[in-house]
Amino acid sequence: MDHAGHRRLWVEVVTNAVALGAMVWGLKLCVQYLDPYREQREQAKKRSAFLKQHLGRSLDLNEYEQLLAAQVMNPDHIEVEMQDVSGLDSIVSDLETKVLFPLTRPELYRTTLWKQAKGVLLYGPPGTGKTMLAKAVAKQSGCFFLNITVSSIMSKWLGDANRLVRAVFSLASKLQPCIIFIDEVDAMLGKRGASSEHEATLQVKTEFMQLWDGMESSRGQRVVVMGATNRPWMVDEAVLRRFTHMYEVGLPGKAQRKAILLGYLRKHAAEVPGSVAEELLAVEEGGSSSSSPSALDRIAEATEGYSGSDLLELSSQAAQRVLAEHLHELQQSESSGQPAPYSIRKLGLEDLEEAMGHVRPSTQRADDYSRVSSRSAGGGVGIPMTPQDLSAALALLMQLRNA
Ligand SMILES: Nc1ncnc2c1ncn2[C@@H]1O[C@H](COP(=O)(O)OP(=O)(O)OP(=O)(O)O)[C@@H](O)[C@H]1O
Repeated sequence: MDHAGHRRLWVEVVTNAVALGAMVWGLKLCVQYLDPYREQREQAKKRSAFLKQHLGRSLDLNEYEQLLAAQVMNPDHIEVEMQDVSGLDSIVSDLETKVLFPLTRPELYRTTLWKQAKGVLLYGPPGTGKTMLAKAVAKQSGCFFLNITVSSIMSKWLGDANRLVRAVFSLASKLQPCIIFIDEVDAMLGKRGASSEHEATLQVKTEFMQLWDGMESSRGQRVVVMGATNRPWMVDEAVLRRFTHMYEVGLPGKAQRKAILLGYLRKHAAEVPGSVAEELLAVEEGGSSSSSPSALDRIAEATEGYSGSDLLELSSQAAQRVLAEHLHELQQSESSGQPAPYSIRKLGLEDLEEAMGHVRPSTQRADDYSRVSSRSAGGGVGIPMTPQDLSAALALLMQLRNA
């Protein structure tokens, strides 16, 4: 072969190698692109390695269980405790006997009459502490917390939803003691028979109920299904029947609001000693009630309609106000060369009162929103809004908020 022939041969070899490399790389990209769960799978792998380490034994998880493992909370990592839940004492004590003790002392609950609750529904308006309560039960009983939402189950890939539902129960059984927590039960297990109901939704519901029944009939299973919803009337009747214990977690009354505020102020005072005025913390210690309302009574009285979540926001804004003032003073003293203020002032009644001007109850905000959106969208529920309608609605909403 002459010199030119050699060259041609080399060029051909190199070109083919490059083309082959590009093809392999392209194929790899395609495979990655076609796998809809790649990211979840990677996360789940890490989580299952963590679970293995935490439990001190190897958990043999199938691929669907691995996908769900990403939604499992280890009780050691749950930060909320039963004592953090304020103003819901009667529900807390009932949950202790019906759910918590059966999970921690299962040997006592294996008879016909002494049996554990297998289904608990918490229902009520948003932000009232339903999720918090379920997490606190998991924490206190040392249970894993498997958090299920409709989006984690309803896969767009046909057939996967049922496999994921089966994985919910098999994973919980492997992890037990375990709480299966379904957020927004109405979205996943809503009323049957609606004409818009998708076949897959119906199958998921049927499968879920069958597995739940199977779990109930096998004694000694330390698994409980807990659900939360803001729309209990939208939950399927057959599902509702399986929730043997239901608790309404409504908007807090005055005494509960006071307990929630006090809980957060005490927590802040414990985290930053001396940060809260005594008049806010010194309320009827030991149960003695004074004739005149305390400072906190006044705030509790004025916060009708506020949820626990709103009250947390109110306390937080009041505390931030003190911090912002302190930072401002520090900045000023730095620029003027004066010595910086030594201590931060205490959070007082006026901070809470001031914060009330900014934090309105979320129920009221929701009312404002529906009023505003119906005004700009022409009134009817379900009428699609244009981007112009939406920005007009938001402008109106801001006006109302600032009013
Ligand atoms: N009773 C309460 N005691 C103390 N904090 C509360 C209470 N209720 C609500 N909170 C605070 O509000 C936050 C939000 O509450 P949570 O998410 O539990 O409400 P939810 O009822 O599950 O709401 P949603 O229906 O919107 O999911 C909690 O993390 C907690 O900080």
